[in-house]
Amino acid sequence: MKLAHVYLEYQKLSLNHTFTYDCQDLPVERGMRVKVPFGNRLSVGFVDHVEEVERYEGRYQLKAVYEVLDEKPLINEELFALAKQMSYHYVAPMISCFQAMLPSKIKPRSHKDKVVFETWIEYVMHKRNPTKRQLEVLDEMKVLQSISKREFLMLYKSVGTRLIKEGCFRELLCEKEALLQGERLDVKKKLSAAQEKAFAEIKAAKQDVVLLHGMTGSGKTELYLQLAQEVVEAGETVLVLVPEIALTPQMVKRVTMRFGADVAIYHSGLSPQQKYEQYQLVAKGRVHIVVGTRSAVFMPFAKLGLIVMDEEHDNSYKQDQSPRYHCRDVALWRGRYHHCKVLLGSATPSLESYARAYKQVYGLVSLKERINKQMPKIDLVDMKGSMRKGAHHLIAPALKEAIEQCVMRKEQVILLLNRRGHTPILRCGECGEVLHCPHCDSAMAYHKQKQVLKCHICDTTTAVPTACPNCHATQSFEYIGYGTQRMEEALLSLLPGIRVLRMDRDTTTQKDAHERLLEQFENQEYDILLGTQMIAKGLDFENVTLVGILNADAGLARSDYACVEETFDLLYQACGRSGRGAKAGRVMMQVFDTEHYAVRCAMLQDYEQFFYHEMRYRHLAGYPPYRYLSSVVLHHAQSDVAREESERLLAQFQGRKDILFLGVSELGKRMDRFRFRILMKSKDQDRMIQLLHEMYAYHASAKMRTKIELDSETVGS
Ligand SMILES: Nc1ncnc2c1ncn2[C@@H]1O[C@H](COP(=O)(O)OP(=O)(O)OP(=O)(O)O)[C@@H](O)[C@H]1O
Ligand SMILES: [Zn+2]
Repeated sequence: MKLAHVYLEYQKLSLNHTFTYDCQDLPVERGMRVKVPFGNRLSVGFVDHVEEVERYEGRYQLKAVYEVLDEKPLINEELFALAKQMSYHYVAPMISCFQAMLPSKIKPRSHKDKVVFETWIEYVMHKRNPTKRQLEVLDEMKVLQSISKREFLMLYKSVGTRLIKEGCFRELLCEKEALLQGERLDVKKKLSAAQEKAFAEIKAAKQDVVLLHGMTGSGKTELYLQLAQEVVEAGETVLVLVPEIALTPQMVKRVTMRFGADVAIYHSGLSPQQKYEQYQLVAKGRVHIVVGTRSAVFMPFAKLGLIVMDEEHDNSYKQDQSPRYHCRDVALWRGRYHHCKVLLGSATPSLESYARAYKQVYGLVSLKERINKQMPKIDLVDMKGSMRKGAHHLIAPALKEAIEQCVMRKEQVILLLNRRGHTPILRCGECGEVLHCPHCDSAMAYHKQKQVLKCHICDTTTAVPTACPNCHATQSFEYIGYGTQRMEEALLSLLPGIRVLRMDRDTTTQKDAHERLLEQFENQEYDILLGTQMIAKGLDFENVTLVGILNADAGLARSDYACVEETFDLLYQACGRSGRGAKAGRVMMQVFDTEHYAVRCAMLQDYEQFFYHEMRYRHLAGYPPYRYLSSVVLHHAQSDVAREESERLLAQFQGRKDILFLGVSELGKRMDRFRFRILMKSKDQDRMIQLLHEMYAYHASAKMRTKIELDSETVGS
């Protein structure tokens, strides 16, 4: 008889094993989805393997597969092996790894999402006595054989309709496919001498992983494109990863201008159907280049010839739910599997990657100069001083004047304020009460346009109360701090007539919003682009000659170890947006702590100095990349339960050899759950991961009431 061993759709580590079903006479293969009875309902499962046996000898009564959902396997052997590795390394169930790999339409999970079908036209025969145009169409279709009706009618219009009527073509129902569009409008640029050298070094590097450490505006993207071209010409595929959706429009534009319709695009801004269609382009081998964000790293490539990871230092590459994978690690894994080069690019490499390059584990190639050979002039504006003098405490006079002059010259400004919303805090002037989210330990931010308070953790939205909930005073709220919305208002009143474009999570919720906004700015419909971190990196506008960074050192106030590196990266990258074209650029950073080394190194645009300084600190404090850091978070609706169980878990494992436990710390309430965390450090990653598996098993066997979240590579705490 034939048995299918199936992972079920539930994301629980305790169900991280296969269940066996009878699949006699069904066309089931490894890597397909099936519907199977489980308990008293039907669940979706993912077939791990199929086995022929004489008879079934399991403990339970054997049930039969109810339905096979796919005609072909969705996951190949490479991705199976990757899922297994991820499941172990990130302490996550296999099923959640498969789910992370597949677009939502075909995730092994019960949902109503259906793949959309569309009509296709297939060539049947020529007709007698065709007109000249009809003959052309028939000849073309005879070569092409089949094409979607949409595209067919777009190409052949009424002649096509007529020929369908006359029986020359037949209509069939097929899965809807993405139309491949895009003309090659751009040709290779002539590489500068520095780019030429870097190009040769990357190709000659003996290591398969190469870190391209290139100044902002040094022409890294042109190198990616030219390296990609060689790979594509050899018939292999290239994956280009970008950290976040705000950066995809520019990269997609540059790649499609060069490679035309040979490109698939994959990011979270696409609808599920579009994602599925782009995924199928890769699965069917119709394109040679994929540009995408984090999850594009799981595309079903037949033969990868190159992986490029742009802005490799960016935190958006880390997924913050189970499986908590880092896109870079998956990219490196896939690079090894395909024996292809992985090129990590950044102006501010992560300490971890730079340290590996330093030790020659990775190749290191540098581009030390901008293409336009000029750096912007960078100044610090000491806000302590300007506050004492009673100046406007949002925008220092020097920055205001620089903006005015820049706009007068018809040049453009980027202003970075890494905080969205209108006012971060509303506080009662009578009793000092701060308005908090009812579900989280976080202040509610005021969003003026919609006249609501919003929690930036759980997105809970409420009306602004008329009276203080604590002392019942009316009209007593003080608005404290500035978000991008309030800054926009302030700019408009401070600089009348100025055209401000705001870009943050609130203005980019609509589909294609990033693309539209960036295009408007590029067409110079606005003078100032004001936004959060999403505008600080990667963007290339040649008319921007002034960058202002407001509250530049705010990020340093966080308590976790990674905030210094993050702040340095943000400031350094933001400086890099100014003066990228022919005109000279300027940067003004408004800071309170002018002496902090993250601020100073960013001002001097000195990555190496920052690297040595920060690495010394990490070494002394025993943080990554010198030690691995893992965490276990337990949460429960009752604070006592979460605390007590965390302490119990800690007591059970504390004292393990080679592992340093940093105790239990309270993380506060999030979405009505009280969270407590155990942090652990070790030099030995295998031992640490083994321990996490044991902690998980103990949590389950001790029947703890809390939910458990494990992160084998914790960043930033
Ligand atoms: N060889 C070249 N000849 C002429 N112009 C070039 C060449 N290479 C790159 N450029 C131009 O120089 C500008 C900066 O290049 P690019 O955007 O690739 O820099 P980058 O290194 O990716 O910067 P960042 O790290 O800031 O994203 C772009 O406008 C690009 O078109
Ligand atoms: Zn909340």
